[in-house]
Amino acid sequence: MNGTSATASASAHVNGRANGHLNRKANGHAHAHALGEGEGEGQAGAPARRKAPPSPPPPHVAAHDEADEQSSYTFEIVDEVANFLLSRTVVRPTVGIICGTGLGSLAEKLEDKAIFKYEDIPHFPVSSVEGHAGQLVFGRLEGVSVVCMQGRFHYYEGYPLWKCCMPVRVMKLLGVKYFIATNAAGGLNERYKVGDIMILRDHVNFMGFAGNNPLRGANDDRFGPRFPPMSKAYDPELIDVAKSVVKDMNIGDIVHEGVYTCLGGPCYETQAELRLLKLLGIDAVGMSTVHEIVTAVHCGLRCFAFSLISNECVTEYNTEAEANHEEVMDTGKMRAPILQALVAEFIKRVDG
Ligand SMILES: O=P(O)(O)O[C@H]1O[C@H](CO)[C@@H](O)[C@H]1O
Ligand SMILES: Nc1nc2[nH]cnc2c(=O)[nH]1
Repeated sequence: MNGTSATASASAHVNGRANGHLNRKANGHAHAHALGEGEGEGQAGAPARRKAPPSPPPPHVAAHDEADEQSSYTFEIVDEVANFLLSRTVVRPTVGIICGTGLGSLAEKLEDKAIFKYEDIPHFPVSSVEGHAGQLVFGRLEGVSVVCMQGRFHYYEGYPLWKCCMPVRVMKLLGVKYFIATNAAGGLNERYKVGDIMILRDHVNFMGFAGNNPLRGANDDRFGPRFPPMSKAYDPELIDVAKSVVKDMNIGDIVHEGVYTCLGGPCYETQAELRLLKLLGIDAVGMSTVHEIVTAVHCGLRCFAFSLISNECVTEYNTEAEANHEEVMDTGKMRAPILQALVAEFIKRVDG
């Protein structure tokens, strides 16, 4: 599956045009205006309300830099991050993986590892969620050069979506061609059991319906087009490869293909919300992945994703069962061996 036209067009986007449309100055103005101090207060005739002093952001949010002042990371900043990493490892990854909650062990099988803690990488956000170690691991798996995010960034942690997805663009500039997103998700489809795996056939971008999209803001053509299509977001060829691995591993009874959605979190859903999602054809629900895929498709990465069904979505009222993060993490540990084998074989067939 090497050297397809999709890959060629991706590199044209990133390497082709040096003069993108990114207007940093305009961005900065828009931001300053939107956050204008005291705006709308103290109008004629109305008593001026005193603003409470802003409370300091939590440390993982405060530890940011000039990128906070912009509506997104510029190409130059992302390039700086990629160059920082490339100058410190000999691994040149062609596959990028984001490990979901409890799925960090996917990185453990890498050989010749180079590990970077997020806090040591310039401009990088940091992980604040249990089950997300917060490090970038480079190495080789089945002879393929890979970079793994052991821990992702979520909207509910306080990060805007463009910040959650910045590492995907870093992967692109590192030379990654295949992007694999993994997540833990609640199983809404009644056929799914805890511990099953769902290959993402498609997603519903509910946050995007409301305009909350990682691509919102000025578009830089060096990453990708202003209006990227999403009709083949989950690469059909990669899905077929995964299905052939599933068949050969003889695990077809626990693997499904379905539709994922991401809600903003951090609440798990009410019964009424889950019933609504079910009516809409959603098979699994989580708090990640969709915006990462949007970003990856935009910059021409070929995408594959799977959910580990970590808990059953409870749509009935007369039960004690409730979603909880412990169960989500435990399911990840329980399924680690199968997922490691699946990912290793998948990578070998895709790029080995
Ligand atoms: O999507 P990942 O990061 O795998 O984790 C899922 O599990 C956590 C909730 O238990 C949320 O972060 C949700 O998004
Ligand atoms: N939104 C949501 N995210 C999850 N992540 C793991 N399980 C769940 C769930 O049931 N709902």
